[in-house]
Amino acid sequence: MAEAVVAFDPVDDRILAANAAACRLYGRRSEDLVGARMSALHPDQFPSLVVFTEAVLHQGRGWTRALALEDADGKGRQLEYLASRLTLDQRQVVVSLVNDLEDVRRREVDSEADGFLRDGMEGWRRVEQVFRDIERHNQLILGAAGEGIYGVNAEGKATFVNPAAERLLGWKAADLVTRNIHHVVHYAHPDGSHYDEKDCPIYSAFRDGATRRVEDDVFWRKDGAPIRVEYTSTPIRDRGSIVGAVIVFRDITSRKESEERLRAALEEVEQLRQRLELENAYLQEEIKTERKHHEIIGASAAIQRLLRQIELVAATEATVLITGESGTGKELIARALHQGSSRSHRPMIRVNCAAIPRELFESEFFGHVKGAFTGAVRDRVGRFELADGGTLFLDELGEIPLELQPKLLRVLQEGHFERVGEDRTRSVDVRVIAATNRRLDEEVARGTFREDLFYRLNVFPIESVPLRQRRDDIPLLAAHIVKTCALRLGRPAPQLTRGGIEQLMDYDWPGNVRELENIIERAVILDQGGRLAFDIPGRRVGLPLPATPSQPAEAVVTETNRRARDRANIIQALAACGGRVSGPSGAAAMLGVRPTTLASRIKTLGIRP
Ligand SMILES: Nc1ncnc2c1ncn2[C@@H]1O[C@H](COP(=O)(O)OP(=O)(O)OP(=O)(O)O)[C@@H](O)[C@H]1O
Repeated sequence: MAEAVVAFDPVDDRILAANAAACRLYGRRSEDLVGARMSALHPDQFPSLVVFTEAVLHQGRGWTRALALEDADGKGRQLEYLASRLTLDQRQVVVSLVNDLEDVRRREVDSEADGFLRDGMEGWRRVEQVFRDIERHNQLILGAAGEGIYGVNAEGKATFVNPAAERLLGWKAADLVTRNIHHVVHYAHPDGSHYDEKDCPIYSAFRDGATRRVEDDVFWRKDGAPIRVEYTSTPIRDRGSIVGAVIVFRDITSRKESEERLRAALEEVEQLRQRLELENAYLQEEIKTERKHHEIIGASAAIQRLLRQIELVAATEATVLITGESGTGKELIARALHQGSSRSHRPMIRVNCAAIPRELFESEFFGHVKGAFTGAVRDRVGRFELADGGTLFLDELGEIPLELQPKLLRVLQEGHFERVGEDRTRSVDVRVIAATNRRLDEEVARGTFREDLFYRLNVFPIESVPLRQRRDDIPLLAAHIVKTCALRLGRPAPQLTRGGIEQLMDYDWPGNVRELENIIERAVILDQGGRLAFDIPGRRVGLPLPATPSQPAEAVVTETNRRARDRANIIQALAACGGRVSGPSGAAAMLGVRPTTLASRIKTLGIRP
């Protein structure tokens, strides 16, 4: 046995046997022990030995800690005896285990520590389980989060990547973890330029410990496609020092797209509002100028040719250049062209180039932005933009300054322009009709008008013939003017006499139809219910002329004159009868001829009833 065991005869007080461990414990050799007296081992403790021995003999077993050994250095060593009674050869023998109490106590301490350790391990295992549960729980939360989440350590290396981040970035977490994530997903700015790590707010977060929130940035997916993101980078602290950051990001591509669509829509609404405002102001202005009529009156060959030309070109997108003296009806032609085009549902915007101060031309044509020049207190839409989808009528085209002509040419050719003070190029869809009373071909030759612009505008030239070259239109025009003027004044239309008409036909009309209008209007206003009296320059007629052409100058009538008068007379009658030939209220009855006669004359003279 490893333990010390001793057997002794209690009656003889003799040691019968002692094992090696007992010899070591007592510090004696076996031959010195066996046969020696038991009490000699504990010389001063005989009573205790007797009490112990008696107890064992009596009860068959017993123990004591009352016995001690004297060491060589004089220190006592407490022993513990655990004994049983045996009967050998009809003798009673005590066999006892002998323990050094010091060893026993050491074992107890060890065993206690062992117990503590065992209990501690148990507790630790429980704590570990709790942590494992928390960790699992956190993983579930990270997994369930809709936002992309990843962590980086203080070196900028990814430590974890949640499934949403994997999905958004197209990378597997395993491919990202331990890599410098800036180099993988955040290496370039939205415009593709290099994004240096040292400028990255995510990395700044764990350098200075401040949380960073970025509302619009780009992360790059594994397939190279950008995703627009907003993100927050929050530093992670461990016992006071920053050990990394956690980044929570969200894909905002569709949100930004709808925001941009909304912004564009609002911008468009604002532009439309401005345009409507201007259009409204413009139309109000138009109403104020009391546009009297838009109908082209006349039956002369020149007017018929003009109407055919209008019919031919109106529906096309061709630029038209109308030339002719002032007051011949150039604007009227432009309106007829616009009305006959597919753009007639939009307004025709007129720009009178003669009325624009030189320095304001560009702004008038193309608009400006607030602050572009002194006095530009708000954004302004130019006439080109205002006419978008419609027609732009450039009246008095010859007045456009030479330096603006290239810009005008560009918008005519490409439909592009910029507002004054703005870089953004805008596009318009405008049909241009221009008018001038100047000889542009001569100006081109003189170098005061650009040749390229002239040819670009002169795609389809229309000439507005002066009134003096189509005198036979005068009766029709006069009748029309009298009627509309009286209507405007709220009076019955005064009578136009033959003499009055002849008087009008005799004059040269340098101011053309506008002058005719003015003279007739004045006459209508001054009319006292009698015959109209025209105040024609150079003739100064104060009184109505007799109804018959009896002036000496007109005693001789040439064939051409007669035909012209005939024609004018028929036209006047037709005008007065609303184009009706036969019937009691027809022109034939008025002229006192048979309808068939009138019809044939109309045909011969080429009149369109
Ligand atoms: N054939 C016509 N029929 C009816 N009215 C006409 C005709 N021609 C011209 N007018 C009228 O004469 C006036 C002057 O015409 P308009 O303003 O079109 O001339 P314009 O050639 O454009 O003149 P300017 O060169 O001075 O601008 C207008 O009131 C117009 O309605």
